[in-house]
Amino acid sequence: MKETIVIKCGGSVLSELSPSFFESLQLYAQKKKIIIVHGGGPEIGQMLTKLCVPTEFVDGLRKTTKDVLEVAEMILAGKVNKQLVGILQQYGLPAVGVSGVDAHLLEAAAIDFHTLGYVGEVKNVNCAFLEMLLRDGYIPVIAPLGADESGQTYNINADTVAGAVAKALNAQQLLFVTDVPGILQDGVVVEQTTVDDIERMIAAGVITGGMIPKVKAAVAALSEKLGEVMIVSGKTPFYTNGKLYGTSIRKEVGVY
Ligand SMILES: Nc1ncnc2c1ncn2[C@@H]1O[C@H](COP(=O)(O)OP(=O)(O)O)[C@@H](O)[C@H]1O
Ligand SMILES: CC(=O)N[C@@H](CCC(=O)OP(=O)(O)O)C(=O)O
Repeated sequence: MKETIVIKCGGSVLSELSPSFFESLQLYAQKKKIIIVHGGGPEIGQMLTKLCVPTEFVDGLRKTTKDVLEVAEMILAGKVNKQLVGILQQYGLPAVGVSGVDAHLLEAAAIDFHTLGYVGEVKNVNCAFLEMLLRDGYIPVIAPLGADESGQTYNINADTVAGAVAKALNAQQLLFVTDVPGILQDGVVVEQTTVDDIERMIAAGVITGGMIPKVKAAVAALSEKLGEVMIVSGKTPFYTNGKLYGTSIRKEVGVY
């Protein structure tokens, strides 16, 4: 049976994804069931600036007012999702774009309405819907939005969504594709790290901003089935000769 891999494409790198990235995906698609979760933070930011809507981040999460939520929905589900599906199709990859609101894919609730507004956390993933698409040979491409029982929608960090989907589906692999070649310390890629190291790097200010939700999502997704999460660059080939290049995150050193 084909293994399942969840790949999160960061907004930081979406417009710069190299042909080698899509070629890596083509190779993966022959051997694995692929689910893509995309971000779009920089594009949301640009549109908010154009519309003069103020925006601010708390530990890498965008504080989301009603106005910000409207723009996030427009950019994530309307623009970025459809553009990415279009490119994947050009490479012959059978992509289907959905947001977490479709088919109750991501049931969400506010993390802390007072501090973050309409920023959601994932309460449930509609695995049956994703499995149906995968069974029919499609690559689901998910925009990071969700809704609660009342139909209220939420802006969810895309790293959080990728981690939650990987966990819910019992995926064998989780990849964060971003604009840096992994976690950097003093300008050098940390090739292997652990949950404890990550906590130390956050406390020491080595890991900041958008890297915080990424490593937190990675740590939360680690399980018996998912022993390793990778952070890789979308600007360079990250998969050659069967090997992934970037930062490998495990629970403990040597634990598989
Ligand atoms: N220790 C670190 N190593 C690498 N990147 C880091 C680190 N700490 C903070 N960052 C920042 O995290 C960014 C990646 O997160 P983000 O901008 O949210 O990307 P994405 O859109 O791919 O999720 C990097 O471009 C970098 O500016
Ligand atoms: C709550 C929250 O922060 N939502 C993110 C959703 C997009 C995202 O996560 O995009 P990246 O992967 O490019 O960072 C935002 O509004 O920017």
